[in-house]
Amino acid sequence: MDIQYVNSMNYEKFSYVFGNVIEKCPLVAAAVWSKRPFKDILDLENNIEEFIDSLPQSGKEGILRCHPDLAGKDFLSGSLTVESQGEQRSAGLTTLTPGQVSQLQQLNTSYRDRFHFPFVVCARKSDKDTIIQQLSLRVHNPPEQELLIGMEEVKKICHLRLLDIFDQVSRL
Ligand SMILES: NC(=O)NC1=NC(=O)NC1=O
Repeated sequence: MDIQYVNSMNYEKFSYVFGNVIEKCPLVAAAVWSKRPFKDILDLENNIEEFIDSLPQSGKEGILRCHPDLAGKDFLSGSLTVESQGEQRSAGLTTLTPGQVSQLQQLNTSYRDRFHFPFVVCARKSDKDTIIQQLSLRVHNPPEQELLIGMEEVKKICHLRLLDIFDQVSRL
């Protein structure tokens, strides 16, 4: 996909294509459409990051709250978005032992009870053992640190989802 094609999209098409680069937060793409024309994919990504960085704390917490737990209820019920499903599978979460599933669920519950938003990590850059280890460590961090780390992980997820979109369409 060339960036001229992106810049030619009306906001419905733009939202359709980019609406889930931030999990279940189509507002981000709908808002960033106003910033066109984009010089290139990096410029588009930078505008997305600037938008989410400009949000107040409650907005950032809201973005984290839109993320499904790793191996959580959406994962178990098969109701994850296509992107999340692929990401969680790539981290090996489909091959967790029953003990690991309950360990992850307990840790996710402790994390959520402490921070009032879910543990977020870029699953594609991780694996099930590292995720469990990271969650065990990060659950003890100060809230403000976890908000920062969570938002950085959201940006990593967004980066990979953008690459997928540009790669897919370039093969059309
Ligand atoms: N809580 C999460 O970190 N969720 C996720 N991370 C990903 O990379 N995909 C998800 O669904």
